[in-house]
Amino acid sequence: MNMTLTSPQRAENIDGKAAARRLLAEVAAECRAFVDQGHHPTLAVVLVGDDPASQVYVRNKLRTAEEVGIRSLEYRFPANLSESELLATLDKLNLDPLVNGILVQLPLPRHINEQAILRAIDPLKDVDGFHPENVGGLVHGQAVLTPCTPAGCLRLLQDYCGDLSGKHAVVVGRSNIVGKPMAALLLKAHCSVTTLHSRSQDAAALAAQADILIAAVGQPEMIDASWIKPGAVVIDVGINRVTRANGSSRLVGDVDAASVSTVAAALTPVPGGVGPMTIACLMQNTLQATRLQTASAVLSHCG
Ligand SMILES: Nc1nc2c(c(=O)[nH]1)N[C@@H](CN(C=O)c1ccc(C(=O)N[C@@H](CCC(=O)O)C(=O)O)cc1)CN2
Repeated sequence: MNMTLTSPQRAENIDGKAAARRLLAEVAAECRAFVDQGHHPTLAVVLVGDDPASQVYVRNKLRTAEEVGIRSLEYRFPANLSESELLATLDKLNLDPLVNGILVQLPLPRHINEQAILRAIDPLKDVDGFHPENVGGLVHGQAVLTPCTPAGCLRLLQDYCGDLSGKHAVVVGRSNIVGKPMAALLLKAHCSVTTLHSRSQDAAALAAQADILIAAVGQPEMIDASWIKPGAVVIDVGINRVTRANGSSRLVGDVDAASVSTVAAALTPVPGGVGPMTIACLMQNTLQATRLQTASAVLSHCG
């Protein structure tokens, strides 16, 4: 019997780092134009507490802002900061005409009401797109500031697939910062969208009907080949730090990459996929906020 062993199909790697570099080059060029006109785009980053992962992400944001020419202001507070003190800081940043974008790194300490904080940021400076006004605008298909991770995922999909019209997309996960806005963005891109609760009984069977799968469930390596239609495109939003038997730790996504890459057409790596695009889209949002504010300043000056 002639057994020709062929290696299983390997999914193409969707390079988030390269895509982020392309977007950041566009942002840096537009930022230089703003500076030449006398407007230096400025991003205020607020970190409360000492969560190690949050410190990494804030460091990445500040470093990238400097790289593209965005001025960054860093506000670090101890974990015992009161909600009222944080609100007072946001009031000052909202009123500061030199500050174009404001973000509060999540999660916040448990004693602080996250929704109250997110609602306190001026929607025009809300570069995370988490304010209810921006969420509502997104659902209504308006051009508003959009959460960075879903925006980055959409850009990766459009780079790889082109027009998404008519594609069936499944989003596994329903968080306010990824799952829900991701579904809204895919609807706006004319996809048919199914949002799944990861623990529903038929989740894997439903997911395996999709052309596109977005894994944003927060469970390390949960999504395996049984969730994937052969030839589907998979975007792994997960960022989970797991510890090996020898005590060392590594980052994995929500997708079992070894399993899924034997059936998927393409897959984003973790790290090096969605994460860098999150940062790049934050920079793009900061320029969009600057654009909106300088335009409204000109209009109000003209009366
Ligand atoms: N205010 C916000 N808080 C949080 C957000 C957000 O969009 N706004 N999203 C996540 C964390 N996040 C951004 O803050 C984020 C996560 C991961 C990365 C990233 O660059 N990941 C790298 C690996 C980084 C590492 O070495 O750990 C990668 O995937 O290649 C950027 C931003 C929750 N909080």
